[in-house]
Formats: sequence, C-alpha cells, structure tokens
Amino acid sequence: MAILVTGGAGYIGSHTVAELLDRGEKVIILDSLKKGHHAAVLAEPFYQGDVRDQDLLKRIFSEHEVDAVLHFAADSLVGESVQDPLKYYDNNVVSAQRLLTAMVEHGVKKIVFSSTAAVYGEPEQVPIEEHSPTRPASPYGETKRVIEKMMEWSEKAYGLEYISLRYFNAAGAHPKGHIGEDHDPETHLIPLVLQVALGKREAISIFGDDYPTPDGTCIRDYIHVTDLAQAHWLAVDHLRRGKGSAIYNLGNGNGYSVKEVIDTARKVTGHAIPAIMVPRRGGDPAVLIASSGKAKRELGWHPQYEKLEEIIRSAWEWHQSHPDGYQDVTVLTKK
Ligand SMILES: NC(=O)c1ccc[n+]([C@@H]2O[C@H](COP(=O)([O-])OP(=O)(O)OC[C@H]3O[C@@H](n4cnc5c(N)ncnc54)[C@H](O)[C@@H]3O)[C@@H](O)[C@H]2O)c1
Ligand SMILES: O=c1ccn([C@@H]2O[C@H](COP(=O)(O)OP(=O)(O)O[C@H]3O[C@H](CO)[C@@H](O)[C@H](O)[C@H]3O)[C@@H](O)[C@H]2O)c(=O)[nH]1
Repeated sequence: MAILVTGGAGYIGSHTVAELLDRGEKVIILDSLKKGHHAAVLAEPFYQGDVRDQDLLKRIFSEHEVDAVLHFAADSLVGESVQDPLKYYDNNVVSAQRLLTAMVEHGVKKIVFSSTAAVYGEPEQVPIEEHSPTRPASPYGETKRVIEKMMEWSEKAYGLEYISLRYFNAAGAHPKGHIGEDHDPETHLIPLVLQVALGKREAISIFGDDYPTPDGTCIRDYIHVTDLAQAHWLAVDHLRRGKGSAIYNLGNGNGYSVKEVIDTARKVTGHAIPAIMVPRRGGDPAVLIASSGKAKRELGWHPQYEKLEEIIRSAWEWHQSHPDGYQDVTVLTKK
C-alpha cells in the first residue's frame, strides 16, 4: 500500500518523504510546485497539480492503492492570512474538503494532517496541552481548526480516521544536506536571520518589542524538521495499528524570544546580524510553547534536536551550502 503525500515538494513534506523512504514506504507525491521545488521531489510517482483538482484526485486514487494520506499542502503564513483571509479559506479549507471527499469515495480511511500551534491563539497557559482552548488569532489558524473539525465530523459520518499534528515552529534542514528550507518570499524568522549572516540582507526586522514577555519580543517553540518527519511516520503506523484518531502537539517544550533567536544565530554564524525594531505583525500571539508529552507517550516520538543552537546550526549548514536555495532548478520547472 502507498502513502499519498500532498505538498511533498515543500519544506516539511520533502523531509517527511525522506523519512518515509528510509522506512521502506511506497510514496506518491502531489504538489502544485507553487511554493515547492522540483529538486525537493524525492519520490516517484510525482503528480504536479492542485489538491482542489477533483479529477486529478480521482485519477491518483484509481491508479494506486493508497491506504493513508499525509496532507501538507496549504498556504501557511500567519501575516499573509490576516491580509488575505479568503485565499486561506480557498487553498486550505476547499483543498481539504475535496481531498476528504475523494478519500471517502475511494475508501481511503487514514489521514495525517499538518495542523499548527496557530489554532490556539493567545494561550491561557504554557506549555500548551492539546485540550487547551482553540481561539485562533489569525485566519490561517482558523482554517486549520476548521479542517480539524471537518475530520472529526468525517470520522463520525464515514469512519475516516485522522491524526492532526499541531506543529510549533519548524526549522533546520536534513543532516544529509540535500533538502532544506527555501520559501519565496521567505518570511520565517530563522532563515531570514541567516540571510543577514550570508550578506543577502542588511538587517533583520524585529516585529514588536512591546509584548508581555521578558524582553518584549514574541516567544516561540522551534522544532527540527526531521523530528517532525519522524512523527509523521509514527502517526501513520499508529493509525495502521488501529489506535484511532488523535490530536498531538509537536514542539520542543522550550520557548525562545525573537531576540534570543538572533543572539543564538550570532553565536552560530559569527556574524554581527544587525537588527531593527519595527511594529508588530498582525495575528502573532505573544508566547507559543508546546507540551508534547502526549506524542511522546502515545506515538513513541523521540525528537533528536533539543537545543535551539543545534537547530540553527543545522539550518545554517543548509543555507551556507545553498545560498540561493533550490533556485537553479526551480527556474526551469516553475511556470
Ligand atoms: N513551517 C512551519 O513552521 C509550520 C508550522 C505549523 C504547521 N505547518 C504546516 O505544515 C504544512 C507544510 O508547511 P511548509 O512550511 O512545508 O510549507 P511549504 O510551503 O514549504 O509546503 C507546502 C507545499 O504545498 C504545496 N501546495 C500548497 N497548496 C497546494 C495545493 N492546493 N495543491 C497542491 N500543492 C499545494 C506547495 O507548492 C508546497 O510545496 C502546511 O500545511 C503548514 O500549514 C507549517
Ligand atoms: O522578519 C521577521 C520574521 C518573524 N518575526 C517574528 O518571529 C516569530 C516567528 O515568526 P515566523 O518564523 O514567521 O513563524 P510564525 O509566524 O510563528 O509561524 C510559523 O509557525 C507556526 C506555528 O507556531 C506555523 O503555523 C506557521 O505556518 C509558521 O509559519 C514571530 O513572533 C514573528 O513576529 C520577526 O520578528 N521578524
């Protein structure tokens, strides 16, 4: 049986495909390449297309024996979603609805979904547990919560089983050096800070220093991308063993402020990394830190990267060896 990976040419999707291949899984990738990269497609068959394309979904499910779907494909930028919420309802909610419909029609009963810490909004207490209230502070987080509800109702109605993985902030790159983070435009803190160290940007902007945190900047929980990848295979295995639907946080349990990230990157790169203070970005909660005990207990998840310094060093190795990301290859393939 094969696993269909939507968004498998993207950052977390490609690292997860690498993990699945290491585990001997048969993988099918579906990605529009609007954000992903041909060079990050690690498995065949690869379908370049949109998850909203119902005919394409039908074709894939008819041509292959798929028992589980890993659904990464989405738009995922908190700030952009505040500016353009309808884009997020379209690409995230409509895609998921069509994917679930096709799965039900073809008798595919297992899905692992890329959810997010952004479903919680401003938490009442940290570390955040899975039963904490969900009050998304951005349309992005809201669309992910809607999809979680869609899966819950689909379980009751059609017997579809799901695992929703609420990742905190993904960072780092594969230790083999062949895949890493390359978003265009880049909006994530760690790669932007490293672009300054590479001399590709003059300074990093800090979005607000008036948050209720010790140094006034937002605190996030950074989790290594290969640790996320490991959790996905464990989640598929969990469903295959009949353990049923569940929601898991995936984070390190350690929070670092924007200023601490910049300081750590200065240490790792040896570069001064100038920073400038700018106003807050819309939709950003002050503090997001995970409790991931449930994933460790129930999935047997063992994250390998604990320290922010190790995570930033892993990202730095990728950015140094690929200063222009996958650029040379994607110029040829992106239309
Ligand atoms: N990066 C993070 O820190 C983070 C944290 C929490 C959750 N997530 C979630 O994880 C998933 C992957 O994130 P990422 O950082 O790897 O993003 P990414 O943009 O690198 O990957 C997403 C991939 O999906 C593809 N895609 C998007 N919409 C599509 C569609 N309609 N049809 C086909 N392909 C489509 C893109 O081309 C891209 O390759 C997303 O669902 C995101 O919301 C990411
Ligand atoms: O130039 C920058 C970029 C970011 N930040 C701040 O750095 C923190 C991290 O921002 P970013 O790297 O953009 O990640 P998030 O907005 O926290 O969102 C990421 O992490 C979420 C889970 O917490 C996921 O759901 C999202 O998909 C993913 O983009 C936030 O406080 C930002 O305000 C800056 O100060 N300057």
